[in-house]
Amino acid sequence: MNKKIIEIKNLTKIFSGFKALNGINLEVEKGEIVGLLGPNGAGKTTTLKILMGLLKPTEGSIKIMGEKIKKQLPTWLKNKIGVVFEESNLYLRLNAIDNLKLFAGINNVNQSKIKELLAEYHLEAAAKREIRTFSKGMKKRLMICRSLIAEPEILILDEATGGLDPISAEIIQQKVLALKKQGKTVILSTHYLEEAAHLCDRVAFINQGQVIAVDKPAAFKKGLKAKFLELNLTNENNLEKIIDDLNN
Ligand SMILES: Nc1ncnc2c1ncn2[C@@H]1O[C@H](COP(=O)(O)OP(=O)(O)OP(=O)(O)O)[C@@H](O)[C@H]1O
Repeated sequence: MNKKIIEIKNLTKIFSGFKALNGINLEVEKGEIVGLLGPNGAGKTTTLKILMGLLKPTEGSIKIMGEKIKKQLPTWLKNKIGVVFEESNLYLRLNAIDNLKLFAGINNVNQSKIKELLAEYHLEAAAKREIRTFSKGMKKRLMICRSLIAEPEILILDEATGGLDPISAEIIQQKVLALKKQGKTVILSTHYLEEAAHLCDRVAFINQGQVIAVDKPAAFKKGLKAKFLELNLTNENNLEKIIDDLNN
């Protein structure tokens, strides 16, 4: 049986002449947590947006659960993928329950899980408060609730813990690990090697629109402790440029 749930081949994205992605290759297996790690502007969000069906690639191909994605995600696949964006796209004037109900309605999925999710994510007491009164951490937790309503197989988290205090970040990290235990596949982006090491089975190190190394996080951490980093490069053509970028 093919265990690959996401297959990204030679993904390229050009924005008005600027090559944001330059041939991303990555495979994710069912049940894995894979992290995209890299500096600002590396191409993490662009890659995830293409996976979410929000952006069309210039070149390359994506298969999710065996389905080749042509333009937008097909309807059957939409509910199999839960997404948490970098920015909040919640309705600030609505309360938490109404936000989740609205989302469930738009996506034609059952509302039965809403109460359970709010309790699980410690938002029960705030369920009837308008989102504009929520802290960043509460908004992120609600966004995760929203992404789980349809009981997706795959979670895409774009900087789920970005800008959060360590305790709020830890709550979300624990939830991500719990989702893995339920058999979900998670692909996430982060700036933090520590976070990637804590959560991920494998980390893809992205720089300037390319995956320059994919490995278990321990391999990256070991390299850092030893004051040198051993990278198994997926493409050696740009070796000098990669060394320059890392030096910078
Ligand atoms: N809509 C757009 N139009 C033009 N350029 C864009 C657009 N979206 C992204 N870019 C550019 O593509 C590059 C990759 O951006 P992307 O948001 O994917 O990076 P990132 O790795 O997620 O960065 P960060 O960690 O800061 O979120 C950046 O140089 C960015 O300015």
